[in-house]
Amino acid sequence: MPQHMTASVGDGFDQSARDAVYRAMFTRRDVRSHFLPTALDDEVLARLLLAAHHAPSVGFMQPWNFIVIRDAERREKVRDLFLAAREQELPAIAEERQALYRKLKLEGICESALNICITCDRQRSKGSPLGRWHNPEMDLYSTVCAVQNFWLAARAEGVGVGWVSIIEAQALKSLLSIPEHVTPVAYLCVGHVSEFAPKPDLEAHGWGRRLPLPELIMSETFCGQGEALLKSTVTRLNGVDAAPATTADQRVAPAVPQREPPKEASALSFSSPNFEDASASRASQAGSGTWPSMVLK
Ligand SMILES: Cc1cc2c(cc1C)N(C[C@H](O)[C@H](O)[C@H](O)COP(=O)(O)O)c1[nH]c(=O)[nH]c(=O)c1N2
Repeated sequence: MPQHMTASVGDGFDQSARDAVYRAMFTRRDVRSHFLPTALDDEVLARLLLAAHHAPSVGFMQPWNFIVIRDAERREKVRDLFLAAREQELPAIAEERQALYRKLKLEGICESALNICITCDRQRSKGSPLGRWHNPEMDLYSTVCAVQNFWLAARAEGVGVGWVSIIEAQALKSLLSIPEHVTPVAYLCVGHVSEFAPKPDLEAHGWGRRLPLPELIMSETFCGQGEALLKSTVTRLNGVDAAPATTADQRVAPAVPQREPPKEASALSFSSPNFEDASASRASQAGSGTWPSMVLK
C-alpha cells in the first residue's frame, strides 16, 4: 500500500470514506466520447497502476502487465483494427439493431491521452497452479480484477476509461509484440474527460438498460425462489417504491423461472430481447440507481 494510505482498524470505513467508495462505483462510466486533449500526468497514471497492481489474484499470481501506448501512429493502427473488427461484428448483430450499432461511438483510441493494454501472462506461476488446477481461467479473472481497480481509481481521479474489446486479439498481439502465452485482456482508452455521463452510453442510446437486480438474485440454488426481504431492500435502495416484501417478491421473482427452464438458464438468458416487462421499465424509470445519489448527499 502506498505509504500515505494508512490501514484503518475496526470493521469498516467512516461514512465519508464509504460514500467515496460507492461514489466511485456508481459514477464510473465507460468513456468513449468525452476525452479532452489534455496530457495525463505520470503521477496520476502511477497511482492508477498501483491501484491495479493491488488487485486480488489467484495464488497471488499477479499475472498482469501494463503496456502503455502513447504513440499516435501505433494508436491509429489499433483504431484500424477496431474498424475492421466492427465490420466483422456487425452481421452478428440483430438486423433491426444494426443501424443503431453503426451510430454508436464504441472507442476513443486516438482522442484519449493514452491507451493501456492490460495483459495476462498465463505462465507466470507455471508449475505452481495454486487455485488454478481445476479452473485454469482464474488468471484471466484475476487480471479483470486489476482492470476494475484501475477503472475505479481512475474515476476517483476524474480520469475517464473506455474499454475496447471490438478488436481481433491475434492482430492486436502482433501489433504490440505480445508473446503467444500472454493474453491481452483489456485495451483501455485513458484520459481526462469533459464529463462523466449520468448513464451508460448504451442506455442513453436505447441499446440496453440496467436489469432489475431483484430478478437476478436467487436463493440457495440457481433460479431458487426466496430472499423476499433482501429483494425488497434492494428495490427500496434503488429508489423504486418500497413495497411489502412478499408483494415485491411476487412482482419480480417469478419472471426468471417462468422464462427459462433451470437446465438451460444462464445469466445471458436474462438479456434476451423478450425481457421487456413492467419491472424492467420500473427500474428504467428509476434511472440507473437513486441510492448512489443518496450516498453522495
Ligand atoms: C469486458 C468489457 C468489454 C467492453 C466493455 C465493457 C466490458 C466490461 N465496454 C463498455 C460497456 O459497453 C459498458 O461498460 C456498459 O455499456 C455499461 O456502461 P458503463 O460502464 O456503466 O458506463 C465497451 N464499450 C465500448 O464502447 N466498446 C467496447 O468494445 C467495449 N467492450
